[in-house]
Amino acid sequence: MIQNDTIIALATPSGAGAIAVIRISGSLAISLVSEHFKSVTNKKLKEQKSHTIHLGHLMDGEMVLDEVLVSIFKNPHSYTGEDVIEISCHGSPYIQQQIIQLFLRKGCRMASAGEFTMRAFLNGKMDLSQAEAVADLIASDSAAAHQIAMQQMRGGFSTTINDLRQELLNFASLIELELDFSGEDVEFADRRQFNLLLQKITKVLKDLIDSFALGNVIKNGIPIAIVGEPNVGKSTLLNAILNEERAIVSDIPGTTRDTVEDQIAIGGVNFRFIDTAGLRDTSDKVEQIGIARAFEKIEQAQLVIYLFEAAKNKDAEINTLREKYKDKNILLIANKIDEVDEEHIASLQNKYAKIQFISAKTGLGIEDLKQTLLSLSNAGSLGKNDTIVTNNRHYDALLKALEAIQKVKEGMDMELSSDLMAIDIREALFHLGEITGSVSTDDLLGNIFSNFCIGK
Ligand SMILES: Nc1nc2c(c(=O)[nH]1)N(C=O)[C@@H](CNc1ccc(C(=O)N[C@@H](CCC(=O)O)C(=O)O)cc1)CN2
Ligand SMILES: Nc1nc2c(ncn2[C@@H]2O[C@H](COP(=O)(O)OP(=O)(O)OP(=O)(O)O)[C@@H](O)[C@H]2O)c(=O)[nH]1
Ligand SMILES: [Mg+2]
Repeated sequence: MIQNDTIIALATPSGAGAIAVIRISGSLAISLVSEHFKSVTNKKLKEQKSHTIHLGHLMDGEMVLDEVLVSIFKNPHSYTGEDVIEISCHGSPYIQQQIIQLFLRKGCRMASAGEFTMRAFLNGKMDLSQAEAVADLIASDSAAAHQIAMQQMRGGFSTTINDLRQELLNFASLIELELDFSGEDVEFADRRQFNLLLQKITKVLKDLIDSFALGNVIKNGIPIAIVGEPNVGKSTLLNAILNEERAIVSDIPGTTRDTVEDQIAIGGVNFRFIDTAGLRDTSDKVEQIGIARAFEKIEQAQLVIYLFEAAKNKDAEINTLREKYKDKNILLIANKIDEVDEEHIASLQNKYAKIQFISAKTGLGIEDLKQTLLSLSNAGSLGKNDTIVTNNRHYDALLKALEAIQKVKEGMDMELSSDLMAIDIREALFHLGEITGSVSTDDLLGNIFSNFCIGK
């Protein structure tokens, strides 16, 4: 599919910089820039080979706009698959604007958000999930998020989905062939083999769907709620982890009213720590609201830190909390160990298998705690080639594909006629195709690419 207009945009961030890159893509790109480029070698840009770079002056009539480097990419060998020119100019906003305006006057159009990448997709340079990974890659702010996006951009996810889709397609054709012979008792598709394929697809889809929970927390930061009674040192702990005076600390019980959240990367994984109001019975209205929020945060958290003072016996409270949140991963942490002796610590250790000991105030045990959190999150153990789903749209399509596959399976078990099974198979094929973009609509594409930045 060839877009007939030529688009231009600043590829580097707006504002002043050492160098700015302006990108032009489309059929006019090379001839337009060639007309305004005076190379130091005097050779016409049009006559240069693809993937070469040239020094010269960019001219608007007799006026020199800037001394620039121009890179040339000839279709189909470019990022977008079209003719592409990149101009590296001096990074003043004035020069950037002068150059862009020159080419807008000469027939280019401003690119919309994500339009270069959309063209790359439309020209078959990448599939939809790879294009989406480009946006994720730009947004990634931790090693883990970066790794997932990179893996998706290289096509790991697409390959898995396409392979499944191809195998399913082969069977769909055989089943549909049976339709042509309806009335005659023929079976082209080997039911036993088909059953195995369905099992395999179900497993792959389920694994991908399960990976979404992990993918999501990696993208948004693993939420960890810090809860406990007033004055046990929750806010001190938050500050110690962040290494910053983020929350107010005081010896007055009930200091923290609202929740306080912040993110930090540990071992390349983003965590979001949530300090909460101390849990107690209170008649103070505002404090009650804060405590209700603390309980909400427990619900949302992937991991809950229950903090208490090492010197105090909290067996009853710990039991109550564990009873109330049976499905939650609750990590017990005894604080203020600077106030107790070794013997006391040993007795707590005996009582609670996985307890951690810290002094939030002195920083003792904080590094160990971070390592424990990293290993509990199991995001640190992310394999290089693991495919992790992070995108809501993919998750939704995977769920629908799985649902359709399960219907096919039920149909098989009930020895349903081929025509009914064919409908469910088509449905599964459709949803798998949605992920890679082998089936897509203009609305969908518009929606996806409009979330990109301009110039990408
Ligand atoms: N200056 C610049 N840097 C950039 C990009 C860019 O567009 N321009 N990229 C944009 O995201 C990324 C690199 N991605 C790219 C992917 C493909 C091609 C390309 O020209 N592909 C051709 C030819 C490959 C060859 O033979 O060397 C092709 O696929 O046919 C260029 C950049 C990151 N850095
Ligand atoms: N000795 C000692 N004191 C600590 C330690 N950690 C915190 N404190 C003190 O305990 C008091 C309460 O600390 P905060 O961090 O405000 O406690 P909190 O749990 O956030 O309290 P609320 O916000 O009221 O629920 C402060 O005076 C801290 O200095 C510690 O490890 N050892
Ligand atoms: Mg507090």
